[in-house]
Amino acid sequence: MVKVAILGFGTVGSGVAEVLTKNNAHIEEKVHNSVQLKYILDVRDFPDSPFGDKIIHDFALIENDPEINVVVETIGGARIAKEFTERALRAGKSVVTSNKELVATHGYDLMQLAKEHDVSYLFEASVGGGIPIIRPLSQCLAANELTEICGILNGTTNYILTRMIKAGLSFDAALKEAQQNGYAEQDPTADIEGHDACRKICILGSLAFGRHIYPGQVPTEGITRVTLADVAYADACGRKVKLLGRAIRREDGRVMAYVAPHLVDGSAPLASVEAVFNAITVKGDAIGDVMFYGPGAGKLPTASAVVADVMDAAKHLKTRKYMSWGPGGDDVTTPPDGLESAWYVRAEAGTDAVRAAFGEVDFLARSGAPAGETAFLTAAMTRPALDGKLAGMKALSVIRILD
Ligand SMILES: NC(=O)C1=CN([C@@H]2O[C@H](COP(=O)(O)OP(=O)(O)OC[C@H]3O[C@@H](n4cnc5c(N)ncnc54)[C@H](OP(=O)(O)O)[C@@H]3O)[C@@H](O)[C@H]2O)C=CC1
Ligand SMILES: N[C@@H](CC=O)C(=O)O
Repeated sequence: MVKVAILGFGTVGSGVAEVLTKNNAHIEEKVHNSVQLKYILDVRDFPDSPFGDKIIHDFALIENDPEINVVVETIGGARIAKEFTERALRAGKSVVTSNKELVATHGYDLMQLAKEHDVSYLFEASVGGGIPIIRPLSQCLAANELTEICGILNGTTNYILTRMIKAGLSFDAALKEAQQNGYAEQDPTADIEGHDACRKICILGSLAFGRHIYPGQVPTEGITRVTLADVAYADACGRKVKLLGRAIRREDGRVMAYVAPHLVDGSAPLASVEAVFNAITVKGDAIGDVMFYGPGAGKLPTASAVVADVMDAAKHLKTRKYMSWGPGGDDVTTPPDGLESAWYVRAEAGTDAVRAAFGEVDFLARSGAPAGETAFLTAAMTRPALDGKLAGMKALSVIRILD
């Protein structure tokens, strides 16, 4: 018999309780064991919930209960969630989480702790919501030398951009919808400023390239500066604005990882990824390009990935199932300054000034553009070279074009 405790009965935690219960017969058949939800830890009571009788408020009950084999951490953040995760692992319980902040900031240490205590620390739901990506990267693609990961990693921002593009909604109205749907983080700044995508590319890059990449090593820009004007200019040149996380392994072994909005060609697969969906492309020397696609946030899609980890942990109670990568360090990453690409620029400048700085460029047009606004696409160059040419011009938007 496998007994499970959930920490945090919010969007994801309540989805986990629902899937574990609704699909219990099927889950037990696959695990070849009985899998039962025993406790749910939360700060509040939920008297109207069908799981109300399982709610407890004292983590020590879980920690000291020898019947509990698997703890699901869906509280979020890197404070109390870290403490509870460490205590659960030290108490010999496997831990399953959807908490990318915790994995991205302390994943290496927590995996080491799990190893010391011969238990599993699993986090399939920490990237891409319901999309299988952690296991494919660590197992199915393990034979490859991986060179690049690039993807739409945040459901909230992709939802916002889609609603701005397709329905002409304002940024704030689109964000409100995403929050109502349960996609956004408790503090949605993490979504819209790119920190959530940053945490996810850290996890993917660490798995793919073998050393811990910390969020502080990844230059990150969100979508708060993307305007409807940019969306219209992107449309005028057959492109879509997408927030991408990228991690590229250079020949010297260093990883160039960053998060930023990009203009993506309308015919590219990433351009058609809409609403809360995420997509992640991985380049390997044997497989070439492979893409993973699916719902990137939300109660049940995320619970699907969490419960699959619970089942995996339940099947490996005696033969620890572990994920691993090596320690981080200053030698792991390098800034993306050397990465050349074409750029989209919107500036308060005349076309003559633009030509003088850049030579021939592709100028773009949109209806309702104010006098003095010029938008154009440059030739391929690095960001420092671009900044040099933009000196003396008032740039309103600068967005990298994905080649
Ligand atoms: N929502 C999504 O689509 C996805 C979320 N995630 C990740 O999953 C995790 C959970 O997210 P989500 O479910 O959306 O978050 P929620 O805020 O909906 O749920 C968190 C729950 O934990 C409770 N909680 C807070 N502090 C404590 C505590 N000290 N002890 C016990 N319970 C506590 C909260 O209570 P209260 O509300 O009273 O604060 C809340 O019920 C996060 O790490 C998030 O990044 C991952 C993939 C998708
Ligand atoms: N806030 C996140 C939730 C899933 O990871 C997102 O919008 O992608």
